[in-house]
Amino acid sequence: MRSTLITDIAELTTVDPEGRVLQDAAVVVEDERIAWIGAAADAPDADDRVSVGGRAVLPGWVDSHTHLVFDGDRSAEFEARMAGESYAAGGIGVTTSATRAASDDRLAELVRGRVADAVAGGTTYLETKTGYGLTVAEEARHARLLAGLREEGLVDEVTFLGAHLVPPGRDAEDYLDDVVGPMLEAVREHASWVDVFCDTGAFDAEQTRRVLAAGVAAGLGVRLHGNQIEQGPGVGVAVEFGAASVDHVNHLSDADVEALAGTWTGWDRASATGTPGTVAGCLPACDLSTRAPLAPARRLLDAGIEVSLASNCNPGTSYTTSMNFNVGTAVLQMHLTLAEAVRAATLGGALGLRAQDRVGSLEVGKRADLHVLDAPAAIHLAYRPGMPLTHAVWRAGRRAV
Ligand SMILES: N=CN[C@@H](CCC(=O)O)C(=O)O
Ligand SMILES: [Zn+2]
Repeated sequence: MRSTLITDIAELTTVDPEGRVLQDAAVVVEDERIAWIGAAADAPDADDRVSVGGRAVLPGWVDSHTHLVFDGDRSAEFEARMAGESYAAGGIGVTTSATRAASDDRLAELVRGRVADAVAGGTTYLETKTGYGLTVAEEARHARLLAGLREEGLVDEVTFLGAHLVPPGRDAEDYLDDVVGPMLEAVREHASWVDVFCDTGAFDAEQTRRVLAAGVAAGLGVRLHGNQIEQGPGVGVAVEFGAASVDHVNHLSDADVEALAGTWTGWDRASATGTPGTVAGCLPACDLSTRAPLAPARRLLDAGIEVSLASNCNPGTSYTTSMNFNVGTAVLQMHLTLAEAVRAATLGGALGLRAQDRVGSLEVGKRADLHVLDAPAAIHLAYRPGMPLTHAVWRAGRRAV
């Protein structure tokens, strides 16, 4: 077992149950895990020693919502939106055509490039989805590709989103017969989550229930896209199914907030122990890119709901993997404190992926996923928005940046 002492940390944000932020700290990494955390002056000996030169260190970002398997360009759609058009689910069909036409090698290269960008920005644990294939053969091809990248340790969690859109020209019920039948059968060995875009222009509550029930029967965990375009049934169905996460949550009724809060009654937020409920996944870059009202992250936290921040990288509504941007925006525009935003982008995402025992905070025994900022304090993420603040990254104990 080889150990590395990472020292000269000016500020160490642990996101541990006490929310400790240590000054003049050090961390010892042994193989892929954290073996020790404390004051630099008390640090034990280790095989190797790395000084981060008085910089701030955080847990690596947990990006719990991305769509990285895509080809094609939708910048004209974005430009039209900036000129006043509204976002509509139908744009997914444009990406689907381009993605179907891409070879396996090209798609793999595109996803690898996007993952590399994410890691270069401090992301160390990443979920990504199918959903731009929308035929049995294509969804299976995308799920296989992602499972291969997961084997290589490039992505961490794979989600099946066959119910992203009814492909143009197909009848909805007929398409869903495919989704819950041969498509699910083809992807289930590659994915660990089932997801549905439950919203205006995509799938309604009954259709969503049908897909989720089939996914659960196939052994998959539940997550959902909901309440992005309008108030609707997404959050209610997510709660009904005990979803790990419902993402977007821009348009919420009081009953939606109450229902989400009701899922967290068995959870002790202060000690981060108990039975987690349904995380409210907030996607600030997506909200800005669609000119949607920002998800009410402040209100959700105040109601006792665990919130995540994720990039939602996709070509339609959020073409960025920058978690630094999302965290800065959450502080600047969603009125989260720095500590709340960092927790949402680390432990919040981990809870939304039910990976909180392994990642999402810097604690002894957890995966050694560390993000070193080129700054003495983490508040620089909001104080210097848009600046290249990621200095170094360790992913599972290995230097990645
Ligand atoms: N909302 C549904 N799916 C994606 C966008 C898909 C697209 O427009 O290509 C999202 O999370 O925003
Ligand atoms: Zn999405």
